[in-house]
This record gives sequence, structure tokens and C-alpha cells, in this order.
Amino acid sequence: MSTPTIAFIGAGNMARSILGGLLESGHPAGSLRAADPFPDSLEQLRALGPIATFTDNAEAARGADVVILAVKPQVMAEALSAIASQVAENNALVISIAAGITVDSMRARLGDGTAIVRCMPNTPALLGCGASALYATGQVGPAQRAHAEAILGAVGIVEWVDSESALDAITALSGSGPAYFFLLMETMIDAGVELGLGRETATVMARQTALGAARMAVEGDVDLVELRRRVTSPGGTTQAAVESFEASGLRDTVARAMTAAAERAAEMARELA
Ligand SMILES: NC(=O)C1=CN([C@@H]2O[C@H](COP(=O)(O)OP(=O)(O)OC[C@H]3O[C@@H](n4cnc5c(N)ncnc54)[C@H](O)[C@@H]3O)[C@@H](O)[C@H]2O)C=CC1
Ligand SMILES: O=C(O)[C@@H]1CCC=N1
Repeated sequence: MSTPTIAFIGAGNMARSILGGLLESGHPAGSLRAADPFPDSLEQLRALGPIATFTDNAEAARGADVVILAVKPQVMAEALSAIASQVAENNALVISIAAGITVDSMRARLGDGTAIVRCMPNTPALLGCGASALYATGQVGPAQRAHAEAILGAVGIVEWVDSESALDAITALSGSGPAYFFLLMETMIDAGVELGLGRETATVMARQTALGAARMAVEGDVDLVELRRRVTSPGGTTQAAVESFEASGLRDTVARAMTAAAERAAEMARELA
């Protein structure tokens, strides 16, 4: 697979993590570029490697094989208009990581023939352990599909979904998901303090427990129910806690929260169309 020239439009947190992952995986800095109106964002990116930076989106997109839209949804219309002619000229692949920006709304500004991949990454991409779901339009060829997979694969796992609407569910699960785990950890720390622990001790123990549990869930081949069973001694402390969770409707609470997130993703798509 030849090395594509990749232009990032928007040089914030997500762009920085993906670009950092690409450099670490051996992608040459000479074929990476980024545009952002704020010089500070560009400087932070240049600290990662000798990449070309621009304050003008069209200049960054000129001649690029892949253009990654890493701006907030609210500035997407402006960014799409700026890159449209460069993308058409070069038959570039456009990858958008913005929540709620549909393929149709991108096509309206880029043209119906544009090859577009919509992606939902998540913030653990910053540490190279992200989870990204990708959806490709019919115009995306096999080499472009491979490029998209390699780019997001540089910062974690990649899953293809075969309908655009699946991205709303993915956003509710893995896009927003890190925040759910952080919230549970915050709650456990507060409850530990209520039980008499110092906040520092409660924090250290909660963080390490989350890390250990996540590693057991991901690195072994034991399913989650069995992992939970192994912690739960009959008639013991874990059973008391799990029964309390179930009685309080934890499963319904999580399902309702994720439905709210998926509905908000669909609503954002309508608002931003
Ligand atoms: N933070 C998260 O958990 C996730 C974010 N996303 C999506 O990733 C996208 C980027 O998010 P972050 O990197 O967190 O935001 P960020 O705010 O860190 O980065 C956005 C960058 O865009 C720049 N920018 C503003 N106007 C611009 C314009 N007209 N042209 C070019 N650049 C412009 C800003 O200066 C900033 O550096 C968003 O669309 C968000 O929906 C997707 C999945 C997860
Ligand atoms: O909260 C949001 O809208 C974005 C999308 C997924 C994570 N952050």
C-alpha cells in the first residue's frame, strides 16, 4: 500500500492523537499536514514531528490523498466549503470524525461523487487504545478503505459498520463511553470516602481497580459474566453489592442513558444538516 498524503483540517485533541499515532506507527512526517486558524494548536502539533502546518484549510488540502475533518460540528460547513474544490481535483478520500455530521450533509457541500468515510473515535485514542467505528459510502474504493483502516488503526481498534445509523449507537457506546466509566469511578471514590477512606487512597484504589478490571476484560479470553462470577463468593460482599445494583435498576439506568446519547446523536444530525 503506497503512503498517502494526509491533511488534517482542525488541529485539536483528536487530530493530535491520530497524527501522533501515525508518526509512531512510522508514517513519514513529510506526508502529513494540518490546518487550524489558531497558531497555538499548530505549534502543539509541530512538537510531535516536522509536519507542514497551515492556517488556510484549502492550502492544507491541496494535493492530499486523504483529508481528515477533525473540527467541531459547528464549524464543519465552513471547513467543507473551504476544501471542496481541492478534494474534487484530487479525488481525495474525506474522513470525518465529527459527531452528528451526516454523509448527506457532507455530500451537499463536496459533491455526490466524493468518497467519504464517517468515523466515530473516542478519547483513549490519545493513548493509542481508542475504539473507532467506520462507515464508508459506495464511492470509497478498496485502497481508500485500507487507508482509513490504517489511519484509525494507528490509535486503536477499528470496526466497520454497514449502516450510517449504526454510528449513533456506536457514539452512545464507545464515543461517549469513556465518560460513563469515569463517572462510575467518581461515584466509587465518593462512596469510599463516605465509608471512611481518605480521598487519595480511595482515588488510587479506584483507578487501579478500573485498570485491572479493564485489562482482565480485554486481555483474557474469559467472558465478562465468568469474570464477575470469579469475584463473587457465594453469600459474600460482591454478591451483596451486585444484588443492590440489580435491585436499583442499574441495567435500565445504563440502557436509558445510552438511548439518550443515541437520540441526541440523531438529533444533532438533524440540527446540523
Ligand atoms: N472528544 C471526544 O470524545 C470525541 C470527539 N469527536 C469529534 O472530534 C472532533 C474534534 O474534536 P476535538 O479534537 O475534541 O476538538 P478540539 O476543539 O480539540 O479541536 C478542534 C480544532 O479545530 C480548530 N478549528 C476551529 N475552527 C476551524 C476551522 N474553521 N478550520 C479548521 N480548524 C478549525 C480549533 O482551533 C481546534 O484546534 C469533533 O467534531 C468531535 O465531535 C469524536 C469522537 C470523540
Ligand atoms: O459528547 C459528544 O458529543 C462527543 C461525541 C462522542 C464523545 N464526545
